[in-house]
Amino acid sequence: MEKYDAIIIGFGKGGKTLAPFFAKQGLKVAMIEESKQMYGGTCINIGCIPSKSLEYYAKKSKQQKFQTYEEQDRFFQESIGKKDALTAKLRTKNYDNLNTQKNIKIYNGHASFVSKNLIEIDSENGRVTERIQGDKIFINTGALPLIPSNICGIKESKCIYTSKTIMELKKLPKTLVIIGAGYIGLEFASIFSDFGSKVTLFEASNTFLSREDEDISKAIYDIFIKKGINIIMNAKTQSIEDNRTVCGRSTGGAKVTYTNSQKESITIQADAILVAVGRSPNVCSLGLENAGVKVTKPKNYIQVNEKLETTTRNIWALGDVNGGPQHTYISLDDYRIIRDQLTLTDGSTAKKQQPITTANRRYVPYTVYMDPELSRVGLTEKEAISSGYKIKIFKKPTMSVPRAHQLEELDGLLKVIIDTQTNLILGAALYCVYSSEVINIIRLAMVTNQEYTVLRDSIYTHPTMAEMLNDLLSD
Ligand SMILES: Cc1cc2nc3c(=O)[nH]c(=O)nc-3n(C[C@H](O)[C@H](O)[C@H](O)COP(=O)(O)OP(=O)(O)OC[C@H]3O[C@@H](n4cnc5c(N)ncnc54)[C@H](O)[C@@H]3O)c2cc1C
Ligand SMILES: NC(=O)c1ccc[n+]([C@@H]2O[C@H](COP(=O)([O-])OP(=O)(O)OC[C@H]3O[C@@H](n4cnc5c(N)ncnc54)[C@H](O)[C@@H]3O)[C@@H](O)[C@H]2O)c1
Repeated sequence: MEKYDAIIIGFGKGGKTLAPFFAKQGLKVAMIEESKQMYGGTCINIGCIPSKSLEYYAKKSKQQKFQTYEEQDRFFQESIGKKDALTAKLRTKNYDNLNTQKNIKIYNGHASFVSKNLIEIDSENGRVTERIQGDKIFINTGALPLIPSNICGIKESKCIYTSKTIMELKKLPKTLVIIGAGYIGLEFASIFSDFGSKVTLFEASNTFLSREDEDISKAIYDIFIKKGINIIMNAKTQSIEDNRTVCGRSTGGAKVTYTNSQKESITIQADAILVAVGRSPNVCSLGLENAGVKVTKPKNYIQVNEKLETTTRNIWALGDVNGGPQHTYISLDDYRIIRDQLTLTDGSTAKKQQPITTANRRYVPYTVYMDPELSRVGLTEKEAISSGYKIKIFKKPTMSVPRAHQLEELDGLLKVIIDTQTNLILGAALYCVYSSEVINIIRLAMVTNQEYTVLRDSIYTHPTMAEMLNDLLSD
């Protein structure tokens, strides 16, 4: 039986970064990935990169102002093809990155624990099994889409899609219902609306984007309405029934029945239905109980401490599976947490800084990639007030920025919240083109405790969206 210093289960962002780090230290590493289509993990194959690629082409499609569905559909199909070419290229690159390193062996198969240091790998549908042993084991198995069990017909319907399968569509749906107005729901509503689908967005709660301030969520709501997206709040999906076959031919699509705020039961038609109600940890058939690795209840995330150690010594969990924020850059930061503690323990590198842990991780930013993008960091205005801060708000419309005029991207709202006692930035919400870039400048000022005046008085190249900080932060 092969023995390894480190076994990594799952080719996610954290794991694929950890593998070469160990290999460079001369350790023998096994990387186990169950799907050949997933080398590189969710982000590059079925998550961030393909969805952002489609967002890019959807925007181009909108700019083309196609007159017919046939033109829109042709452009959509070409976009899916280009997205597939991009993910294939990145998958190969990711595989080669690890496969070319002499200390790393990649196994293709489903991994499960036999005991705390023994892993079984099932490949070719369980026809071949192999066991390997590891001193240290890292679980990086990601998350899977949640499919609600309380919607009648959801399992049987052929019109149900997840974020993965909707990006494999061969035809642009004329009508699309999206269940869930979270990250995925909002991004895909924007994408498919820009490609030309008629989108209806169902949100079960009574507040649109409740984690944002009302002025920001209202600005987003208004722009979605302007795009022609139908938003139904308090929508409780009751049933999904595929349309019947007529004279031996399927009419396609399905009837979606939901209740609204007034408890009325309404039925609409949809060519496709995207379920986007969250993602749950992928602990399927991992045999965690054989290794004494505990999960949290009721959501089944792998239980970890601030160093990402599980309840079993020498087993760690990183990425979506451990219940932290579900972003690629958090999986990468999880890698840093493990790197820091194992570098320190092994004494191979002298470290001067305090090791990174989840306890000292601050100001996790995020971007929702719709058109325009919403990027956020730190506290909202309502959170700052309820935390007892005395605050000053700087707020301006996106159209106050010269670059926005040049780009013809005038929609949106910019907002920064300042602590008046310290002049430090408490938070920011940028709803504008390229906000995904500018938010990182604001975060850097926050983590390095810069007063907001540093950003206000900084020299920015022109014309850029970043130079908004000169004017936005001026009284
Ligand atoms: C549509 C969509 C868009 C997104 N957009 C963004 C975005 O713009 N920005 C952002 O930061 N985040 C985004 N995310 C979230 C981001 O993709 C995830 O947070 C991130 O990819 C999680 O990475 P991970 O390291 O946890 O593992 P993953 O990348 O999920 O990798 C886990 C791997 O483990 C494998 N695996 C699972 N079980 C086993 C087993 N038992 N044996 C062997 N292999 C196994 C899986 O096949 C998979 O390849 C998006 C997600 C989705 C779905
Ligand atoms: N840009 C990014 O960083 C990015 C993009 C996509 C996904 N992600 C990650 O993927 C994860 C999953 O995204 P998601 O959008 O699926 O989940 P989410 O948790 O962000 O949003 C789910 C939404 O669905 C609603 N909902 C739940 N049940 C419902 C029901 N039965 N009917 C109608 N609405 C219902 C919830 O109220 C919520 O608004 C996120 O946590 C995010 O971290 C990140």
